Parts: sequence; C-alpha cells; structure tokens
Amino acid sequence: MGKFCICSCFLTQNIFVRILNCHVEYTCKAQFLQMYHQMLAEKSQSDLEQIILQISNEISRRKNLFSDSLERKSLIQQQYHNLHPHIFTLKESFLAPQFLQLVNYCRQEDATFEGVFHLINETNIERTYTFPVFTEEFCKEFLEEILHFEDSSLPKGRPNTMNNHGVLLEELGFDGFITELRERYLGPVCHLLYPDWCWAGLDSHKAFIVQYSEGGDVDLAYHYDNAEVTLNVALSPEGSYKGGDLFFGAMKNEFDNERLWKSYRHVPCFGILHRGQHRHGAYPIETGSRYNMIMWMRSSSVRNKKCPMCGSVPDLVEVDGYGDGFTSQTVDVCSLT
Ligand SMILES: O=C(O)CCC(=O)C(=O)O
Ligand SMILES: [Fe+2]
Repeated sequence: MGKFCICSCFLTQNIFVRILNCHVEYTCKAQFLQMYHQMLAEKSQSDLEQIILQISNEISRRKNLFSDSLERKSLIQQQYHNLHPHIFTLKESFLAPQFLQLVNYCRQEDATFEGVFHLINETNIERTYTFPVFTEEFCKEFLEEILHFEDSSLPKGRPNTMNNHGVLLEELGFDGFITELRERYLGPVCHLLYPDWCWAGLDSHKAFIVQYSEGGDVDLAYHYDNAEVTLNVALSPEGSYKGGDLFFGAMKNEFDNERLWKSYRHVPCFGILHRGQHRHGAYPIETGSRYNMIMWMRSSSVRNKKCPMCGSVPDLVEVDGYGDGFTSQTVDVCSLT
C-alpha cells in the first residue's frame, strides 16, 4: 500500500461559509464572484470582503493542516498531563456488553445481515443503526479528560470545517485507541451492515469530539461527511443539555425534500452508525452542553475510485498521517518482470 493522501479538491471545494450557510468552491476571486453572483447580489461590499477573507483563511488553514496538526500533537505529548492515563489504551471493560456481543456475532464466519438485528436498534431512518458503545463509567472519564484538556492552555485544532469547538482525538493521544476500536470492533460490524461501502475494509479514520453549547457552536448545518461510514457516540450524561437532536435527509446526489427529514435524539453512551454520504445536521442546542465522539471511517479502496467530496477520480496529494484516507499506489519496481 502507498502513502495516505488527500484529494486536491480539499484546497478548492466544499468550503463552508457561515454567513451564506453553505459550502462553496473557490479557485480565485473572479471565479467565485461569477459562480455565486446570484447569492452574493444582495451582499454589501464589506460583507463580500468578509466572506472572501473567511474563505482565504480557511484555504490557508487547510494547506497547513497536516503539518500544524503534527506540531500540536508533539507539543501535547510533551506537555499535557493526562487526568485519567488508563483510558488512553482501549480495554474491553470500556465497551458496553451489548456492543461486545454485537462484535462477537459479526466476527463469526456464518454471521448474516438478518441475524444482527436482535443486537442493534433500528431507527426510523434508513440504514442507521444504534447500540450502546461505551459503558457509563468510561463516558464519564472520557468526558472529564476532554474537559481537562480544554481547560489547558495547549493548542487545539478544529475538528472539521464546520465545527469550531471540539478536540481532535489523534492530537490528544487517542490514535492507538481509535485505530483498535475501528480495526477490531467496528470493522466487522460495518462490514456486515454496509457491505456496499465496507467490502474492502475500513483502513483509516478521522476521529474527533464535537462540542455544542450556548456561546460556542450551537448547531451544525446540513452536510455529508468525508467518510464511508460514520459512528457518532453521545458522551454527555442524561439531562446535561436540551435540544441538539440530529436530523437526516437524503443521500448526497439523491432527491432531497426537507419535509421528509427525520430526527434522532442522542442517547447517552449510545452510538448511531450511518453512511457518510447520508446528509444530516444538528438542531440548535437550547441549554447546557453536548459532547459527542465522531469517527469518520474510510475505505481507501472505495474512495480511490471516486472522491466523496468532489465526485471525481481523486487527484492525489501525499500527506503525513491518514490524510483524507486515499492511498497512492506505489509500484514496487523490483517486482516488475
Ligand atoms: O452533532 C452531532 O452529533 C453530529 C456531528 C456531525 O455530523 C459531524 O461532525 O460530522
Ligand atoms: Fe456529520
């Protein structure tokens, strides 16, 4: 396998502009003004300047994203004092018994799609499944660790292009934990539930905590994830916030109708699994704060054929780390005969 990569569209497309509440494409100012002239017609000159400045900042952030992240990670490794050091290595005792049962079933060679349904809860939303992932005790300690890190003066990266608040789990030192969770536990489950996305396995991820509270991010605009399958686990205890339900609509590229959107209320310690291209968003939080762990899981075999963000064959750019989960195929010259 080659190195992990991003698609070059990362530097020009799907740039979220909050003032417009949508994602835009930006290669240069002239293209942008022409492409979005209708949407921009009523904006004042100063609004326009604000929008372009925001986009340029986002593009610079993306250009430096991978090197900046490595720098933060190494600083955090040197200077962060863990509150609960024992939670940084995944142990089965952190996982809910029902989740372990589900994983054990999915690992069996004769496991069937139908057979899995007594171990998960179906929702009224197409191909989304929920089940407890972590124990209450683990969620409590995990959340305490996140809050402890947030309280520190160490640098924090933004989880994704739309959330401003939260924590990148790899930077905090949970990379081994999340890799094991993906490979040994979620992999077999996703393979059975989403054979169309996971036939070749899920070989990388991006994992982060999202945080919503009054005065911070309050909601999340409608979007699809840069993932084949997403797991979203609710970490906040019962009663710690109001509002903040998720809503799901159509798949990317499918006809969408707002009246058909369906909502889902998070349940503490439970995860919801959904396809990355299944569009969704989060309604505003009304009181308190909500923390969820998000795992965007990726399959290089699937995305190497078509970038989920631009829809074309990806134009690969090698980066350090997992990038966006694409892989470059390096040819072993010695093996050519
Ligand atoms: O707020 C949530 O629970 C969902 C977050 C989400 O969709 C994402 O980060 O991709
Ligand atoms: Fe999402």
